[in-house]
Amino acid sequence: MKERIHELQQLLTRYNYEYHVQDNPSIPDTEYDALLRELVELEAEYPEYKTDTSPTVRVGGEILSGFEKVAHSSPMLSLGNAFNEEDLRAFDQRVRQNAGDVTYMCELKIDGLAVSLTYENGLFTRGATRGDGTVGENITENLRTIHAIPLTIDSDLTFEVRGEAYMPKRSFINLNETRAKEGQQEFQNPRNAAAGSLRQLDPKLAAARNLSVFLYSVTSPEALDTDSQSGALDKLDELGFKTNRERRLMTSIDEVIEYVEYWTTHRSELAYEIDGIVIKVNDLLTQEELGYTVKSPRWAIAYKFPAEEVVT
Ligand SMILES: NC(=O)c1cnc(N)c2cc(Br)sc12
Repeated sequence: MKERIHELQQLLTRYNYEYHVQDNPSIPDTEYDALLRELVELEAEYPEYKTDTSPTVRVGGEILSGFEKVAHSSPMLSLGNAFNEEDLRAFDQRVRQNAGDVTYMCELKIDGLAVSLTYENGLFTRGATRGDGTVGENITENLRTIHAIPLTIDSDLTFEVRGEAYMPKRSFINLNETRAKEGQQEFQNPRNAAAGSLRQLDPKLAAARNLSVFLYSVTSPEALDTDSQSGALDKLDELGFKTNRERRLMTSIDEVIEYVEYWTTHRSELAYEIDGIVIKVNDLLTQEELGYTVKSPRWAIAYKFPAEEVVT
């Protein structure tokens, strides 16, 4: 019986990864649900084999009375903004003046909630909100309910990975339809809905909100043995994290501007909301050389899309 339980735990972890991280399930939902039911029953019968990283324990037990404050290992920074082509060219000028020729990593700016995930010896041990950038709130139990967040990774690494938790557009529409039917206040946008979901003190409520996540940075790139942002993202993929596949390396600001123009008109086709494009110097050593201003990196900028005119 132990073998069957262990086999199911591994199978379901794999299927969960295919469905929630790769968006590419290899079995129908009905089969996944049947296997999950079998594992829940077996773990209830043989609790000694129920590990706290089993795919059945994503929704925690007790309802919290509040969130404890947690200090980040390093500040979660905000980005300087660019609003037009001129701002982007000025950013590029400043970078090239100080660092010479650079390659840029362009990534979609996800309109969600910044989160920090800590893994110790390959186990997900803590999740926190950005807070004021230095101190955030411990929302581990709620983040464990996000299926795109692995509870264990196939490595004994200890490091912190950061990203954006978000609510897909489809989940947002369904949630507001339900709230309207129940006479509850609808959420203004997916970002507020994601924030409201992660602020729930009862993990069961967060679990019902179908949140997802895109991860985009690590606090100790040396732990991942990489010297570039693109390398860090590829390593996160290898470790089983969900990253955004629309990222592109660019060798000129003209290419960056083309990419920004493309997503300005095509972002409505995405399954999630974005509010801009993040442009980063790709080489990590060059990032360190360029350093930081009081509140944000000199090696990155966030291009913000113009506010969409409300279609009345
Ligand atoms: N890919 C990225 O770096 C990224 C994506 N989406 C976001 N909302 C943010 C915010 C910061 Br700060 S970085 C970043």
